[in-house]
Amino acid sequence: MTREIVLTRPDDWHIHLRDGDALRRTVPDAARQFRRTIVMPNLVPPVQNAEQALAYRERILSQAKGDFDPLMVLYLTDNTSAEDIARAKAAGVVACKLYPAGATTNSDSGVTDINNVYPTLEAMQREGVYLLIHGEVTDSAIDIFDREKTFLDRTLSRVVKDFPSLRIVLEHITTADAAEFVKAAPANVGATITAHHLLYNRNHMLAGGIRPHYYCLPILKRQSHQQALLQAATSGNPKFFLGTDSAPHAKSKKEAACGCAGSYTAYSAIELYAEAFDSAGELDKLEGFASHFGPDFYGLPRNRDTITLVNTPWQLPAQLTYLDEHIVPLCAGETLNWQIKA
Ligand SMILES: NC(=O)N[C@@H](CC(=O)O)C(=O)O
Ligand SMILES: [Zn+2]
Ligand SMILES: [Zn+2]
Repeated sequence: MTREIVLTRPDDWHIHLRDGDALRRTVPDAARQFRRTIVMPNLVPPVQNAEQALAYRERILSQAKGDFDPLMVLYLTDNTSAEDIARAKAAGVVACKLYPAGATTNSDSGVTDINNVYPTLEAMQREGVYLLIHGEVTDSAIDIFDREKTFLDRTLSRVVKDFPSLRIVLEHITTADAAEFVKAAPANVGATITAHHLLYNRNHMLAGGIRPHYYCLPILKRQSHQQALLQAATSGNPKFFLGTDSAPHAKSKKEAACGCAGSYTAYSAIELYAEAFDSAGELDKLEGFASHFGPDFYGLPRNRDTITLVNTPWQLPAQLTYLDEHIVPLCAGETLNWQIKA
């Protein structure tokens, strides 16, 4: 029997669209399902001020049709000033992204010590600019599987206490610890969860061969963490909402001796989430997570139009064109049970 579900059109509260010719791939893929996207600023060089954010937004819109609405984010550095924040706010920038320097792809210009940005966080709190966080420590003495948990203990708990009215999103959470932290935190703290962290754990990446397309940061954790994330996403708790962290890297840079971190999910993101929610028997919780809780947290209206998902199996292509070569979407060549009805 064919099943269908109708959802308020979803939004993606964390995505990497990159720049230049890459936008021809990433923007239509995202716009196929999402209306708004929170666009990550980790370009080279990063998006650091209002002018750069507005110019980047125009380049994105030049590849978009319809009412696709990219929401812009500044990349925090040790030197981001209170004036940068005020000008960004006036230009419609919604958030700043904290990358601990060295934590992930294109984070070299990130923050070297959280104390360096305390005056900036003060300005953000005052202006109502959101703080989005890649929550991992970069301390080489800390095991890569523990870096998120250590960030909660060493940094985030302090920031939450010191800035009680700053709106904070802990991005792409990967552990039961992060889910618990966010649940217990005050209402100004939320989190995004990716489809791949709901569908996979580190066994998928490392058992029976190393699979580079599952390699992203924060890295996939053990199965009990995957289950805790699935529980949080399907709980109906409005602090947890959709953020794909779709991050394109050319096939040759992923399938390499030192492969890049990032998984490309934009091509079939909502279908991957449907797969995850269905596996937990919680498909009726998908709409809140994908379409309601994000705009509610950001104080924006929910979308008015809808998309329909139908359980007609389809096969993902082995690869997609990207720049001058290819990109391998997550689940390449595999069959998904849900698809957007044309
Ligand atoms: N998630 C990733 O593994 N990679 C992201 C950066 C990020 O979100 O940390 C990227 O820009 O490629
Ligand atoms: Zn990140
Ligand atoms: Zn990301």
